[in-house]
Amino acid sequence: MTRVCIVGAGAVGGYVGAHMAKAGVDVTLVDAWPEHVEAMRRDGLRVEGMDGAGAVHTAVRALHVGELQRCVREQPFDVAFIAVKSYDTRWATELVLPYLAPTACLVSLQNGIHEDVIASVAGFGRVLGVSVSALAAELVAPGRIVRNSPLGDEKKAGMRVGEMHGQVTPRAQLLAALLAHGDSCKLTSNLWGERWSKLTINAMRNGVCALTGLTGRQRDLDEVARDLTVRLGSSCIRVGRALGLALEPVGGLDLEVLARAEEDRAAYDAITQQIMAVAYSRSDAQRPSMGQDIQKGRRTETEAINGLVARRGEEVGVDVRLHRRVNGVIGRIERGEAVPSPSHLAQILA
Ligand SMILES: NC(=O)C1=CN([C@@H]2O[C@H](COP(=O)(O)OP(=O)(O)OC[C@H]3O[C@@H](n4cnc5c(N)ncnc54)[C@H](OP(=O)(O)O)[C@@H]3O)[C@@H](O)[C@H]2O)C=CC1
Ligand SMILES: CC(C)(CO)C(=O)C(=O)O
Repeated sequence: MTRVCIVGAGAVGGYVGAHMAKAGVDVTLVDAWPEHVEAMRRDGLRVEGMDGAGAVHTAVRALHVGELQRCVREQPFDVAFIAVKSYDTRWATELVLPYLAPTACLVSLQNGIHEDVIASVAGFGRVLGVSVSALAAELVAPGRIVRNSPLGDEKKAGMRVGEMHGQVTPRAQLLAALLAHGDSCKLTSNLWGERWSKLTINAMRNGVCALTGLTGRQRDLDEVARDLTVRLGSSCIRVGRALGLALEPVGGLDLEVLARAEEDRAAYDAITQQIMAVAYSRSDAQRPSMGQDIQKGRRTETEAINGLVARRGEEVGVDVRLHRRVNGVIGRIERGEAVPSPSHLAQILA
């Protein structure tokens, strides 16, 4: 049987791991938060779903990061999913590497783009990536995850897994089958297009909620916050295209229209309508992961999201000043020099 290790049992790693465990997969969850590990061992891992979607409560095997060394006495893992925050990618990869079989692969379930870091530690040939496209979740308490988004479906796959070289391989098919225990999962031959499309969604939404303190629903219903999301999304797509990427449909938005929205009033109105069409059906409990981080006083992934778009945009000559400003304000909030507030919006948009 395939042995799976998930490093990072937060909202995403825990969600995927709970569904695999429930389905009988041999999965080990590794996390750094002691109370969470204790709760998972004692009470199992509970996922509550939006209208029941994706709910599960199951016993899981949970190890603290300091306990992974025990696995030296076991069969090595065949698959390691990396589901820690962006800034923890390198050490998480180094942590799990000694416990992997020679043929094992490593798979990022993260936002941003981290395959290069994982490959620099583990080797290019071992790395695949997953765009977690339809899951919005939060680790609300030790051992308890809430899913705040509907499941994906055949048309809008909840997860998209692919090789870095784009070919369809047996191991990519195996990963798709494992992930399908938690949500619909498709195999993609365009991992980099998927990655940039998901980055667009995150670059539009995560930073705006983090710096304003708004939930996802409040952000979309607020005219100024929504205006900033549209402008961030539009420039992010232009960067992706300038990098030569073919973007994939994600987040229920027409990316063609979004790309034109900063310069074309009709496109701006059309994308606003698309955002508003789903705004009222959003759970008001949903905050993008960076909004959750700010609420919890934790570090955000801003450098891996708006920071990444700004760095790549500067290389290809696209105007990314809004991404730079969002990244700058979040940096000030993280350092305690500012507090989250919608009042930052006017200064960013000026
Ligand atoms: N949440 C979502 O809806 C989605 C997230 N992603 C991406 O998945 C990756 C993992 O993020 P995500 O699963 O959201 O991360 P979480 O914040 O849920 O968990 C990450 C880690 O943070 C620590 N942690 C979280 N909450 C607390 C707390 N209250 N007290 C102490 N420690 C805590 C834990 O370990 P530690 O102490 O080691 O940090 C945990 O393993 C990121 O790249 C993210 O962008 C992708 C799609 C959707
Ligand atoms: C749910 C979603 C898409 C919100 O932007 C996300 O990826 C996150 O919270 O990090």
